[in-house]
Amino acid sequence: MALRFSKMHGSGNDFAVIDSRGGALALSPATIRAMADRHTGIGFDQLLSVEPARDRASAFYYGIWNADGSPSGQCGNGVRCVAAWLHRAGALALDDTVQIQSPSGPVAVRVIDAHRVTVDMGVPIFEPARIPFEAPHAAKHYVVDADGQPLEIGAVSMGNPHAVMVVEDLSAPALARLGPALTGHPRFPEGVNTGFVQKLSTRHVRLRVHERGSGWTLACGTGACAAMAVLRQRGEVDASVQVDLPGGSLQIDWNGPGERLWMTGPAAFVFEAEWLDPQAGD
Ligand SMILES: N[C@@H](CCC[C@H](N)C(=O)O)C(=O)O
Repeated sequence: MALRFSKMHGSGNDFAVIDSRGGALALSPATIRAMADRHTGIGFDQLLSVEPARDRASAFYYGIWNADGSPSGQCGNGVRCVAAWLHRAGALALDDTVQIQSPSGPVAVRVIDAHRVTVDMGVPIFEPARIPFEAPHAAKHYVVDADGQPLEIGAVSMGNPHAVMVVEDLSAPALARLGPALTGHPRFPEGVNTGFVQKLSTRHVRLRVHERGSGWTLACGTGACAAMAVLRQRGEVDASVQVDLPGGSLQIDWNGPGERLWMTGPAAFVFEAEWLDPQAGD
């Protein structure tokens, strides 16, 4: 049996999107790892499925798996690609706002044009237990020991866990070690996506993300939202911020704690093909 997929990306964060509107997608972690391999497979940061809605308020459900086969609750660049995919499939009209459901809950998407999507990403969650992050109470700054030194981070969930660290220089060689060290830090019992953010002004930041389950990526949508949430909660940025990632830029809008956060950015099709070995890795 062959498995048809669309190869897509959002600012260089790349995906295989599978039409599972007939029923839930069930692939083993070993198969997903085989598909994600950049030499012998399709190559992607995440696998996304488009499935029937699981609640009455949503039009569709989407599943998310990292390149190592682990599931995730949310994917910001991925949800823009899912919306663009639905538009190309004729299931979502331009400018319509539609609720679709992720594993961590609903988001609302609006396809602005064939290449650009706005998403209501919901309310950022700072309570440590809900991230999950081991800390006695919510704070704007936490100190964690990693790579043999105390590091100051912010922590937030955008439907998936994020640690955000402000740095002076995004090209500092130490970040190559700090990314993996924080992503696997024991105070994040489910692992964490780690963002390093450099402030250029109160409306413009640069970001690199080491993703849980996928490693360094060219962009991370929820990472950009998390960087905004942490910096704005501290009063360090305005309500509208441009986030530059290695693969492109995202626009993030957020008024502050308790409010919903909006992300706008690109979604691109690359090609469509068939995965010919659905049992690979089993
Ligand atoms: N690329 C994503 C995030 C994907 C999931 C993440 N690696 C996790 O395990 O939570 C994005 O654009 O948000």
